[in-house]
Amino acid sequence: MTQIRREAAPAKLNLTLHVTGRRSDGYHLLDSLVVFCQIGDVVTLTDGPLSLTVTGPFATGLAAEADNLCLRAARFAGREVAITLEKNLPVASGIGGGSADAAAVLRALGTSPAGTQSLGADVPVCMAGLPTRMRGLGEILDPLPALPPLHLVLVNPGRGLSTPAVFNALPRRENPPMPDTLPDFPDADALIGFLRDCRNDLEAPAISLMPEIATCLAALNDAGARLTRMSGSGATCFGLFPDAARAQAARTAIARAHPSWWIAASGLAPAKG
Ligand SMILES: C[C@@](CO)(OP(=O)(O)O)[C@H](O)COP(=O)(O)OP(=O)(O)OC[C@H]1O[C@@H](n2ccc(N)nc2=O)[C@H](O)[C@@H]1O
Ligand SMILES: Nc1ncnc2c1ncn2[C@@H]1O[C@H](COP(=O)(O)OP(=O)(O)O)[C@@H](O)[C@H]1O
Repeated sequence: MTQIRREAAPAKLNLTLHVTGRRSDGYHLLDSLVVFCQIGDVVTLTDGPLSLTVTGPFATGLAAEADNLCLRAARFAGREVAITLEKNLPVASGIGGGSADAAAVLRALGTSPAGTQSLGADVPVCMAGLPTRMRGLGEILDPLPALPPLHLVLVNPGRGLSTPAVFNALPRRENPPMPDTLPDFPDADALIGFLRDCRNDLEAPAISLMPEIATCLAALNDAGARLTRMSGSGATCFGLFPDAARAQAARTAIARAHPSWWIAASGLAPAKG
């Protein structure tokens, strides 16, 4: 078998997620600062026929079914490939697992991003894989200048959360966007100061469906995070720590107190040329 390509599928993080409206078809208008982590899934593609094998710590949460986003991505590209997905990220967790995997398959196949939002609202931004302001349903993408290094800890309480259920639980669908023009972020202090004035509008509705999310946020705060927030439609939460050593120490302390949670420390994915 000829190996075509091994491609990282970095975890996506919504540092902010403002829900600014809803269209008549039920989809929501978003304004979000999206970044990517150094951790993630990995896809490996070899010559076809089309197939999927899932390995890794979260393989059992995900059958290699026909509607798996890796297979849908290969069909979208019109390519017969055998895909191995190393599933390192929890499933249905607000960090773009399926969309990140689909984007990695498409990148490996050299597919253009045009039309890829039909696979999922998050697929175009995951194809870019760079810090981005994402608007519309996810199709309006404005790349951001390089961000300062961030020291993140990601925490998931171990249960999946349905994205449509969280959007449905939103009490108010028209909320203020981020400022028209984003400031410069010369260092982490500037970025964190800006983020404090922003929101994830899906956080409260997600907590109403899964109260453990509030426990995750409290654990990150107690471990010394400078800012905590939920990503996407949850349930994964992140904390921003002053340096890598304090992020690792927080990861260790939270893991000791909550052995059943998924916890990872990560920096931002390096900018790609
Ligand atoms: C909420 C976000 C924020 O980045 O992240 P996740 O929680 O999925 O990681 C994304 O917009 C999710 O993107 P993705 O997971 O690709 O969404 P899709 O499969 O297209 O849609 C799943 C469901 O989410 C809702 N949805 C999604 C995107 C959007 N702009 N408005 C919506 O209302 C719809 O109910 C839709 O049926
Ligand atoms: N490769 C994939 N990885 C994760 N989930 C997938 C994948 N393909 C299909 N799905 C389906 O998509 C749903 C949303 O999962 P995921 O994309 O991880 O959520 P989120 O975008 O909230 O992180 C899951 O319930 C799962 O059934």
